[in-house]
Amino acid sequence: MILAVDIGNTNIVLGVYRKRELLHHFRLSTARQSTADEYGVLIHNLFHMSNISFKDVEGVIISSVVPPLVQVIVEMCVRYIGKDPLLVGPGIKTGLNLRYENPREVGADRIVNAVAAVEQYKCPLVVVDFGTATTFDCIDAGANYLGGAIVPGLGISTEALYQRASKLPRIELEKPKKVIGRNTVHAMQAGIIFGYAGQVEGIVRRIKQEMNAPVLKVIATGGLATLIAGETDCIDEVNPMLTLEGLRIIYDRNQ
Ligand SMILES: Nc1ncnc2c1ncn2[C@@H]1O[C@H](COP(=O)(O)OP(=O)(O)O)[C@@H](O)[C@H]1O
Ligand SMILES: CC(C)(COP(=O)(O)O)[C@@H](O)C(=O)NCCC(=O)O
Ligand SMILES: [K+]
Repeated sequence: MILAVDIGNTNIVLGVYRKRELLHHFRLSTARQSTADEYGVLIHNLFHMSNISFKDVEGVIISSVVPPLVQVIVEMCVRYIGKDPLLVGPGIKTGLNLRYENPREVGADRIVNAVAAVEQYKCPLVVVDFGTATTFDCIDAGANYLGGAIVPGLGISTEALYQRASKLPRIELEKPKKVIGRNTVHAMQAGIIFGYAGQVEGIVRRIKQEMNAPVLKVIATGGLATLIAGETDCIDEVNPMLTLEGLRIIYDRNQ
């Protein structure tokens, strides 16, 4: 078995693979003050509840966009699983040609998503990851990673209204029935959800123009992908496991 770990700004997602098959996946909060021992206990318990054991883990691969947690998770792997993990970063074979000005600057999760998308779908394509931030990653017909766009995530946008406007409450990210809200909560939900769908459409339209690719497959992933995909025609498919798949593929490429 191999263990794939994606450290995002909100969640750490773990996937346990046997060959190409995802056997189990778990989602933990990203707690920047947690220790290797604390994550060790949590992950050990999750394994135990799923009737799997650290002894069966042949290798671990990690992608992270939260630098302070990398060492913590690496330490957890070495101490409890007894494996030195592979880190997605410089020196790792991804099979992607990165056209970013400075390839070291691209978030590891974005690279991993692109690797999985190129493997599973036909290029050219765009991956939209609705995480803490929402990222757009563009891959051309020759499978080159071109870059993309980064916008505030749905959670961040919602939180900003609550934090900065005294009379606006914290709301649930739920789709309201109508765009014309007749109370504060519905008005906020309408603005956030329908506005976000419009934003995604606008960015995808511009990407198509700039890439000169009228036919472009758009794949969505991340915690909030389903919510927005339901409100726009510009997303062709939601693939919640895209990042874990990418990690599994990169692990195999580096054996
Ligand atoms: N399965 C899910 N269903 C609904 N919301 C989710 C789910 N998974 C994550 N979320 C929410 O989506 C947001 C982004 O999470 P995630 O995609 O894990 O972000 P990141 O990769 O930045 O850690 C968070 O607010 C999280 O609580
Ligand atoms: C854009 C991100 C914050 C998204 O992270 P996430 O929402 O998945 O936690 C992350 O990919 C990142 O820190 N990227 C580095 C900057 C870049 O990709 O150009
Ligand atoms: K992510």
